[in-house]
Amino acid sequence: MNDNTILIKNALILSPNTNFENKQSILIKDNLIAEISPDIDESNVSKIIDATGKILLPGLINTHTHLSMTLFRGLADDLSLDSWLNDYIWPMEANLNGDYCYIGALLGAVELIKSGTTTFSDMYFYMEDVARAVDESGIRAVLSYGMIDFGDEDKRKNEINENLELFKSCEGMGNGRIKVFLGPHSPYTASEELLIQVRELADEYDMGIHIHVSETQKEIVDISSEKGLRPFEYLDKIGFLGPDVVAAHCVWLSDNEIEIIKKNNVKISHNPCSNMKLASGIAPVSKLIENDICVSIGTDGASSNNNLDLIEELKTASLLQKVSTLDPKVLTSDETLSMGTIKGAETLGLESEIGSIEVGKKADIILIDTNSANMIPDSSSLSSNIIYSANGLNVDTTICDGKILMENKKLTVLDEGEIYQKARQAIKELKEAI
Ligand SMILES: CSC[C@H]1O[C@@H](n2cnc3c(O)ncnc32)[C@H](O)[C@@H]1O
Ligand SMILES: [Zn+2]
Repeated sequence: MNDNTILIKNALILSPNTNFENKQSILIKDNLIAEISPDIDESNVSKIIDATGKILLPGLINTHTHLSMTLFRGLADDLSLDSWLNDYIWPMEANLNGDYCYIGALLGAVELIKSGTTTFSDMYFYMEDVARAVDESGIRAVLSYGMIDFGDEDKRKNEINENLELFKSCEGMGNGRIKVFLGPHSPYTASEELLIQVRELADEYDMGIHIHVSETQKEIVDISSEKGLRPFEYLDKIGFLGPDVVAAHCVWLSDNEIEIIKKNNVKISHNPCSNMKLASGIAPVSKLIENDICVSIGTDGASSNNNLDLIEELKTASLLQKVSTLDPKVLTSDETLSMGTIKGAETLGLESEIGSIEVGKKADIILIDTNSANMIPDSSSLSSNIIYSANGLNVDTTICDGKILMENKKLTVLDEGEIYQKARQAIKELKEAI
């Protein structure tokens, strides 16, 4: 008997760029996919999962969120980004502490695991506490401390220091499941000096950069009047852009900015539900993809979405492009699936490790149950079934880094009852503090 081996048998595999014929077995050894074949000897494995009636996919990848914001779900709805942030969210965030962010992150981790996301990229405060929640939950994460200086030099030093401390204490934690990026919040909250320093640090420490860019028309007007340039023109001029930059939102882009994004190989995290809910606009995703730009998917935080269901987000992305271009052929189910898997991995610089079902890749795997009314009849296209018919509630099993985090819809590592109770208490206290 081999310890730490899992055999998943009778699986219909849906993975970007590979067509698997018929049912396959997958052997997981420790944290890696060791073998994929129609028939694998099951006599020496420590655990067998029969995936009959289930679709097997790579774990989904959410490239832009603020996990602890689950605590603010439903507390500030039906607002523009400007009012949402200035009048509600930032005043509430002033009362946060590490314990609140930890429990908010655990609540978010429960939601991610239950809906099939195994990797997320986060930008927030008290990130050591978020890292603790990630470590305990078994999920994979790219964490960045959200830096805002509004031009204040002392604040800038403090923010940079916080992000570097996070890097030193958390990079590689949890058997390498945690990576740390730099997180300047946006071109309208981070000064030019901060952005230039971030670029220097990214080069020095080989760290990625996570930033919000071109989310609203107000941002375009404000940056244009302050800098005389549109956001991506300004970021290009100061030398900030590069293939290690993940820009969330990117709703309002001129043709010249699309050229700049392409030239610098910037990665885009598209957040359709948040953009629709805050009435920010519709990102030109199909045009970006036509230009061979890497576009992945993010939910943004649970306060502007209001959930973290990536399958729902992918469907929304596809339908929104169809209706905005009046072309039903854009963002097919296959293309959309790749945004939630291999493009997500590419966005985070993890494409050699995750994002597809391949021997040698990390065993980040989910199973979706087809024995559910919304999944019948079995479609001839598995990607159609997943993108257009399924939702997070159809996820049956979630494995990350070779460890089972949910099986038969039951969490195996986290205690969801305890987390719900602690999260409700934290929300009560935060509401009382307003
Ligand atoms: C400095 S930590 C991150 C910071 O970002 C805020 N935030 C959440 N969603 C958005 C969004 O869509 N655009 C801009 N800022 C956002 C979050 O509340 C934190 O303050
Ligand atoms: Zn955001």
